[in-house]
Amino acid sequence: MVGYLIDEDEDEDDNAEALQFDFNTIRIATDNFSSVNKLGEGGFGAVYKGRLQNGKDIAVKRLSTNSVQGEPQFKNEVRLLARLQHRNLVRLLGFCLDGNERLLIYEFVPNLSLDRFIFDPIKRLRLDWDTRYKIIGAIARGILYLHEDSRYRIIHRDLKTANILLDEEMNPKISDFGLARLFANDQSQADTGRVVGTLGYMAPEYTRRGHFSTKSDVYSFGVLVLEIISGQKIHSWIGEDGEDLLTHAWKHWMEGTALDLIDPILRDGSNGEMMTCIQMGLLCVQENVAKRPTMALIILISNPSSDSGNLLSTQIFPLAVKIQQKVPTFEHTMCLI
Ligand SMILES: Nc1ncnc2c1ncn2[C@@H]1O[C@H](COP(=O)(O)OP(=O)(O)OP(=O)(O)O)[C@@H](O)[C@H]1O
Repeated sequence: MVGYLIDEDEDEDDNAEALQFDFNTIRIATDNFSSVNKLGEGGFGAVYKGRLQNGKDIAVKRLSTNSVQGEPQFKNEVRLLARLQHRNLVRLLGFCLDGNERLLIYEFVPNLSLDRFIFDPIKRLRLDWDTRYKIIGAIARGILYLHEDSRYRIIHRDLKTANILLDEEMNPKISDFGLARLFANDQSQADTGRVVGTLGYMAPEYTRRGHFSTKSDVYSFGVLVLEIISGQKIHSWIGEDGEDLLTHAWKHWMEGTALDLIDPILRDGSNGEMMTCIQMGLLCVQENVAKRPTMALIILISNPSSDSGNLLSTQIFPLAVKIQQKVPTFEHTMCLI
């Protein structure tokens, strides 16, 4: 069973009313949801940039209303999500309910999403190895917080480079966490017929059977890591035989040429860190759910100052070789239920 645990001892400062924004305030802040302020549109609705009267920049997600939960549940969920605070999560500031309108108000994160950097021929140059390595560690910490360290257990279900926003200092912030729960059909259960996610990032057990868990987020994290270090999209067909990124990565690993996977512009980075990331990514995308590491283990592996990290990275090498499993390919993940 997956879900939030409501802490009965919460103080009342963060009650739903305190988080509620007036529709008119948001309308003015976004210049009546003008197309100039539109940042983009995702599966849950359009996102607008806005500025509050006190000068604070915000991002407003205007949810597609036909399937959003009723008012009490919606308020409850927003209240829970707003309590989640971590430097690697996009902060939810509040919400607005007005007739059919359901708006979510977030802190504005100025530097676009990670996909717009790593897959752009010019912008990718701003992300050297040290920056990418730090980004990977910070994303891992954000996910660990969602899975284990906050008061609620949250499974993101749609981790991907487009959902990682970057602040002025290129610190990553995970967006869209908990969103699936705001929609009426979601059952807060580990098995659901409604699959929310993005093909390529979703674990095989999720695409095939609708089964999600913290380990399905771990799978998506593994895909993210492999994309960040290779600069290749999960959907692209690469290598001599035109294989997908996961098959390509496994092939290089088995042939002992894992470092060839690394984006050529990153070659001056630390080989040790690169190997750690490759091993970590491959361990996460294993088809066998039980064999995937937890996010807590990932943090240990990726922490260069941790003795356990060094120990693990030496142990992980034979483990990953031993796996010798069938690599999940796109054909395996195409059967959406
Ligand atoms: N808090 C924010 N600050 C700045 N930009 C944001 C913020 N939230 C979203 N955006 C931008 O708005 C656009 C749309 O975001 P949204 O999360 O709705 O869509 P998506 O991630 O492309 O798709 P999906 O719904 O599948 O996750 C993205 O380009 C994103 O960069």
